[in-house]
Amino acid sequence: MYKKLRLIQSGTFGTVYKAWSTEHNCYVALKITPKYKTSEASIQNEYDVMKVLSSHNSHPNICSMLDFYTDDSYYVMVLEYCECGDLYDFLDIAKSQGTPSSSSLIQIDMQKIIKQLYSAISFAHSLGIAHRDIKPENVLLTINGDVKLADWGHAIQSTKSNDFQIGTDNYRAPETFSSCFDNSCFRRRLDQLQAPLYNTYKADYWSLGATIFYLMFGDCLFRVSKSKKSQHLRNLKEFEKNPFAFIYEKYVVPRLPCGYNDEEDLHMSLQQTRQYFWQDLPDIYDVFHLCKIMVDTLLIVSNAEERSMEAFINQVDFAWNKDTSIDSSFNYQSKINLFWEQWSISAESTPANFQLKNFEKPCLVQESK
Ligand SMILES: Nc1ncnc2c1ncn2[C@@H]1O[C@H](COP(=O)(O)OP(=O)(O)OP(=O)(O)O)[C@@H](O)[C@H]1O
Repeated sequence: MYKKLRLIQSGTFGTVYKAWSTEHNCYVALKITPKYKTSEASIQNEYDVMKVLSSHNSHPNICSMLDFYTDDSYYVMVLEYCECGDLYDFLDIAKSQGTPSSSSLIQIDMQKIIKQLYSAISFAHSLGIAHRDIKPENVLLTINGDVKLADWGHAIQSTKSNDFQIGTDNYRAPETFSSCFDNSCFRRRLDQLQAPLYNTYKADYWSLGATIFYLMFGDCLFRVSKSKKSQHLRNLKEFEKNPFAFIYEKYVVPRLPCGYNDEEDLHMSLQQTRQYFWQDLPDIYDVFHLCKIMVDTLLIVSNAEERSMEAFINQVDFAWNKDTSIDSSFNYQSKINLFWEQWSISAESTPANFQLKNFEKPCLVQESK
């Protein structure tokens, strides 16, 4: 019935193969999980979630389950096949091709990806399902450049959870970490008894923001190393204090190709910084603008309830659909003004090797070595 063709990837729990389905007359992906690597409850949960998501009203941006079978040793989930693999690998190729002076041949359509992910997540939430592991590795690409959200193995059919071990650290919302970052069994049980439940939908919103951030900068918002969870806490605190300064210092400045002496120079540098694979973010100010929208709507640290995917998509739509030829109030100069207003880059927020000069607007100059 299924003819295995080639190995796609070996994951933590199982192996994914490309196969040919004689029944469906198309390529499929076989996700094969050895029974000793998982529990029956966990595979049952993934199956139940996939069954709901893959019913007759299946969603174009969710990787559907076509079949499921098992034998003595393995569980096999038969999935729609996505020809171009996952976004993480895709970006890796894009990054290796691009250079600061020339864009990568591979480019991604940011607006399309954002809209399709929003649509997939909204659909799942409308069915009572939270994904809980949204990240570039779980976003699959089709040959048409569409995306499909995959790997629903950590999903839950509930809006509330007090499970602090679920998901991928680099993309997890702050409230889904236990308060002390102690992984001992005792601590975990204590956390589960004492900790307040978190909202699984709002946690998905954060992961969506962190995923888009990765697409923009080719890097994670916070890199959570297992041995340095305290650093993660410090990063979160610093980010919460001034998210724009945090992003500016850690992600924008290191990407600036050259130093700059006056405001005009800075604008030139920022323009050249255009990332290698941003297809539809015409200039660096659009990148800042998208960051601003994410910070205001998705990447809210302390009050998860304030996160709103609706507000996010509305603001993205508004920003992208502005026709600058008609709306002269949103021309290049006004975008520059908006950047300085929104980001309020101040002396404290500039990196150590930069100093702030008082031009008409704040301007950064590089210290001579
Ligand atoms: N339907 C598919 N079409 C094409 N490639 C796929 C498909 N499903 C999965 N893959 C590839 O296999 C990888 C692993 O798949 P998946 O995340 O579902 O397995 P996993 O065992 O849960 O992995 P992990 O636990 O490491 O996240 C994906 O990142 C993707 O590259």
